[in-house]
Amino acid sequence: MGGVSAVKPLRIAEIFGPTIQGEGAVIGVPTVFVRAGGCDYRCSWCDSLHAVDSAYRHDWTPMTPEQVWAQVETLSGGAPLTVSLSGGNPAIQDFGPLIALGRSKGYDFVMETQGSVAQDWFRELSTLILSPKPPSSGETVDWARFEDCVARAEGAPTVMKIVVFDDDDYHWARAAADRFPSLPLYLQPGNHTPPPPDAEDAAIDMDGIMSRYEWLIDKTLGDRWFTPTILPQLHVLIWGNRRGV
Ligand SMILES: C[S@@+](CC[C@H](N)C(=O)[O-])C[C@H]1O[C@@H](n2cnc3c(N)ncnc32)[C@H](O)[C@@H]1O
Ligand SMILES: Nc1nc2[nH]cc(C(=O)O)c2c(=O)[nH]1
Ligand code: SF4
Ligand SMILES: [Mg+2]
Repeated sequence: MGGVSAVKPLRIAEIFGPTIQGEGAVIGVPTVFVRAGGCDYRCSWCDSLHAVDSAYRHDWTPMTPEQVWAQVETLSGGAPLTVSLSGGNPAIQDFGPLIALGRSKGYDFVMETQGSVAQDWFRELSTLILSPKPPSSGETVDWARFEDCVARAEGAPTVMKIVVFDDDDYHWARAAADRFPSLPLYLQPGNHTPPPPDAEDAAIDMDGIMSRYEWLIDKTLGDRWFTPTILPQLHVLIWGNRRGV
């Protein structure tokens, strides 16, 4: 056969926006989301199972970086902004070419990943958001791999965002913070999402989210732990569990 082998396409669950970043270090920032399909984890409370569970893989579109880029440019009207890569775990695919394409047009990129797979292109991000998973997720963090992610980001600003559902998660977050004192830390109260296909239309448990947020604030401040920034998922407060916002 011979010839030039085709670049493996990206598996994309959805591209949407512009919206605002609803979480963590870049909260409130206008952004377009590119959500990758596929994940090496399966957190018990994942709010994006449509991009994780292989039952949904038929809804994931194989796209070249150029095709993804064309949609981002259309959605943003060609005005440079921050592109948010999420998933699933975007780090199990090669987003390097897409990032290079976007950066050449003046856009910048942040990425959400759990820190289980490291890539050289992390250093091209304007912020790398690492979200190691606490006990309530049912997953176990491989800290050597996580450290590799931090190392591969090189000069790129890197932060840690930990979802907290309960006391166990809170104590786990404190230990994680002690391991990585130089990473700015964001604590995010967990949101109990029903699994798809109900996830979208289900009314959110606003009282539950708010009381967990208040509990997390009280607990953190009560311990005189003043280094984390404590934020809810702003997009959930505005739009509930709707997809594409
Ligand atoms: C859906 S994940 C995708 C990116 C990557 N797999 C990760 O977990 O970081 C995006 C962010 O949502 C957070 N998240 C997922 N489910 C959540 C839930 N039920 N409540 C609060 N945050 C959640 C994750 O911890 C992560 O920070
Ligand atoms: N507006 C908005 N902000 C977000 N921040 C992280 C999200 C994610 O699912 O990764 C997300 C999302 O889905 N929507
Ligand atoms: S790592 Fe992220 S996308 Fe994967 S299952 Fe957990 S929360 Fe969902
Ligand atoms: Mg989300």
